[in-house]
Amino acid sequence: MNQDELKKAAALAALAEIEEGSIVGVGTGSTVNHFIDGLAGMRDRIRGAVSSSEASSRRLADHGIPLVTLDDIDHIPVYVDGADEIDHGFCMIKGGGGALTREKIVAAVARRFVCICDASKLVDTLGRFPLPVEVIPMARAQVMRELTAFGGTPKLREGFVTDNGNLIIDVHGLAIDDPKGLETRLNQIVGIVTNGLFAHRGADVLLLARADGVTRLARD
Ligand SMILES: O=C[C@H](O)[C@H](O)[C@H](O)COP(=O)(O)O
Repeated sequence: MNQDELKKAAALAALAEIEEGSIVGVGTGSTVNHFIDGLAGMRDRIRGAVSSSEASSRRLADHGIPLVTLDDIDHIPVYVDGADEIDHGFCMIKGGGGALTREKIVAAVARRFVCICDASKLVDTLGRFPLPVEVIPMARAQVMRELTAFGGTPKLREGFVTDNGNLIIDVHGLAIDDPKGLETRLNQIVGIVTNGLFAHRGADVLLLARADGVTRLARD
């Protein structure tokens, strides 16, 4: 099985996590695209979806799945999303596709976060994947200076603008031995909208695809 087939296997396994008649939280990315395509098959058994990006909204709409906004609801039972890295405590790096802010917002109202990944995403220590941060454009230079003080090398994602009209800076070379602490400290930097550490709100369930099948792991 190639990596995309593994992503699809994890994504389709997540369909079993969806409650009949519910509103589904939907993440962003190539793994989630498989989930959306699978969700189309149970379109008549859900009330709709809350989307975390313009790209996912378009794909959901193409499948005729009704879009619901957070103005209309106060929680969702399940949020399904991929990750760029996930550790054994279910903390994640996300934002490789630049959708981290809306993903964090939708995840915050979910009772359960179901992470769908191929096995290459599971790591002992987060940080080999550059940590994305979403930044207000006018704060770019000062945020880059502050990020350097954290020991990483910040690089602007050239030519990329988020769905919110902001920039992404990818921080390379961070050894993240305290994901919750780093998430908190990065949140203190003025000009950063969101950082890609999902540690305080990590995953609750991990559906991990390997060549011999999908394993369901739940956080204690
Ligand atoms: O901004 C993008 C998201 O955080 C994605 O969930 C993450 O980048 C994983 O994407 P993929 O499923 O394409 O590997």
